[in-house]
Amino acid sequence: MKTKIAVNAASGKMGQQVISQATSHSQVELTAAFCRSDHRLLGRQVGFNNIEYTSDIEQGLNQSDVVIDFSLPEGTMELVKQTAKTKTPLIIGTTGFSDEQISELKDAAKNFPVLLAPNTSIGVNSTLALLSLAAKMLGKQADIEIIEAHHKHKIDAPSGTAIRMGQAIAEAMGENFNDLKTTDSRFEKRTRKKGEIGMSVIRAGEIIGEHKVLFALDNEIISIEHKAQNRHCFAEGAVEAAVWLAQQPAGFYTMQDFLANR
Ligand SMILES: NC(=O)C1=CN([C@@H]2O[C@H](COP(=O)(O)OP(=O)(O)OC[C@H]3O[C@@H](n4cnc5c(N)ncnc54)[C@H](OP(=O)(O)O)[C@@H]3O)[C@@H](O)[C@H]2O)C=CC1
Ligand SMILES: O=C(O)C1=N[C@H](C(=O)O)C[C@H](O)C1
Repeated sequence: MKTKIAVNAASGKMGQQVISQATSHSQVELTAAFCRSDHRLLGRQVGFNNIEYTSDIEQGLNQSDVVIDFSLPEGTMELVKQTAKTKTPLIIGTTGFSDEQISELKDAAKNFPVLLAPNTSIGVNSTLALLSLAAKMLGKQADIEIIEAHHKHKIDAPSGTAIRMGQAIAEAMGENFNDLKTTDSRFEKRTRKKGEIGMSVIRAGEIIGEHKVLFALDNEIISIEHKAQNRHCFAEGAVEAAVWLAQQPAGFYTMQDFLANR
């Protein structure tokens, strides 16, 4: 049977990409596409599909097995109020949440399945495993710098992926990322602190999403890099994860749970 998928923030760059992926997937049916109540798309047909953009989230969720959200933190937190009522499994690709918002999402996940993924591409999630290995082997001697580049429209910084990479590195070293990260030190007059994980951010043009991690030793540098060539990789991973999440019990999941158990 096909998995019925609803798309939140359907007007966005990722919303549109997920719609395109869902409608071309043989095991998926697009059942709802949500946009804000004042949006120019409201009531318009979604591509050549037999549905219209709607702001009636509750009705759309009732017709769907799972919902995919790439919006802004406020949009996600609004959506969660609705999924808490309908118990609809929720894939969250949105980034930029505060610690309090993440706690709220974890609380909500006690009653229905929630998968939070700052990056839904299979490539980035494989890169996390490479970073853990490098961190275990080199983390204590190397200077570690995470460099990310994105388009000029992006609001949050550092990216959700860069933070996730830092967490994976710190965890592999038996450390807490919050104790090691430095995001603004390059504007201070000081030398590098031993053990810090530096975060560098570029916002320019239409860069889709690039992440590079340097493990710099005194005489050599190891560099692990991922470059998204287009947004298809994010949409593809999100839709595959949604098909999986629709079958899971209530709980808080990551892409690692999906990839390890699919
Ligand atoms: N996990 C991953 O792999 C990826 C994550 N992302 C993340 O996904 C998010 C969206 O990215 P992108 O599609 O590029 O951004 P866009 O700016 O293109 O789209 C944002 C969408 O969110 C909607 N929105 C914003 N605020 C609200 C709100 N309060 N209530 C309801 N809807 C809202 C917008 O609606 P409107 O048109 O009405 O303004 C729009 O549809 C970002 O957080 C980004 O970091 C992006 C790519 C990959
Ligand atoms: O805003 C984006 O575009 C992206 N955001 C995600 C993030 O913050 O990590 C993932 C991807 O790199 C694109």
